[in-house]
Amino acid sequence: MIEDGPDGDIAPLAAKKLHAAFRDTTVLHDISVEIPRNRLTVLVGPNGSGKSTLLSALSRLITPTNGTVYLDGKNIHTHHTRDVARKLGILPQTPVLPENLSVYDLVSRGRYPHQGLFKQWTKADEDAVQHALAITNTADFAQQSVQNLSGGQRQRCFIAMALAQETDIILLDEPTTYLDLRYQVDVMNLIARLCQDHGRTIVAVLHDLNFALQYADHMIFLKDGKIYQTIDDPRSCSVDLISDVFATDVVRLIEPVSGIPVFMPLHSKSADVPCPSRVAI
Ligand SMILES: Nc1ncnc2c1ncn2[C@@H]1O[C@H](COP(=O)(O)OP(=O)(O)OP(=O)(O)O)[C@@H](O)[C@H]1O
Repeated sequence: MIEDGPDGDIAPLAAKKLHAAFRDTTVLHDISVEIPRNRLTVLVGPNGSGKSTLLSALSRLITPTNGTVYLDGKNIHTHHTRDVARKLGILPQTPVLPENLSVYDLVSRGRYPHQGLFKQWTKADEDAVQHALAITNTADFAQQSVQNLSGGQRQRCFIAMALAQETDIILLDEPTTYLDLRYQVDVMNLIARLCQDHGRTIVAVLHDLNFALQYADHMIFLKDGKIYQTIDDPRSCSVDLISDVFATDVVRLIEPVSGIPVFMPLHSKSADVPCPSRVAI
């Protein structure tokens, strides 16, 4: 059991001195994090830095070689499987999809952890599915096959399935990958609403740094399997932080409406023009 935080609240999900390995290779080193309740936490870092592995460890999909993950203050490996599934849902990077599955049937799968021995379908199950379809704006195509939908619509259906599970904590691995700008905004607005209006605690891996900065309440930067830095205010994100984490020279601009920084990679097309590094505007 971990101790209460300074305000008496235990983080719904936390890790202490976590190490994880695949065969003999350690890919997470000494990770300690506390995921804040009802907030969007975003994991950011270069390819191979350990973001998906950390998400898997936080959801008990993999067992750490050392250290502990705490769900509601208790070692996650001591919870019953059904108990974990009622508290925490995870949407992996590339969910496997059976052929000809309707949206309704996909979303209904979120109810598995709530069903009894004889898998009776209750009013609570139906209400949860209808609610999830409504929040994600997917009710109109509930009877269509998931395979026939656009990438953005499909992604919203997967989020609906995670919502139907009615867990307080939702872990999302790259929920906006393959989506065009409009669908990325759609999905990010939905995720933000789930935290702000529906009391969910969400941890998402995002590759788009600027989306992450615009939406995150809490950011964890990973590099080489270690936590490089965590920040609560995206405005504090500096050129040095981004340049160091991604090993790329960047320019920092300010988005005028939110005042949140936007980072662009710096490159020179001509070898004769020196490329200024680490520029903040
Ligand atoms: N199943 C696995 N077996 C062996 N090694 C793995 C496995 N999964 C991940 N790794 C290794 O662990 C390291 C971290 O991978 P991980 O997928 O967590 O990184 P990531 O930050 O999510 O990367 P990306 O941004 O490319 O998705 C990488 O070196 C990767 O090769």
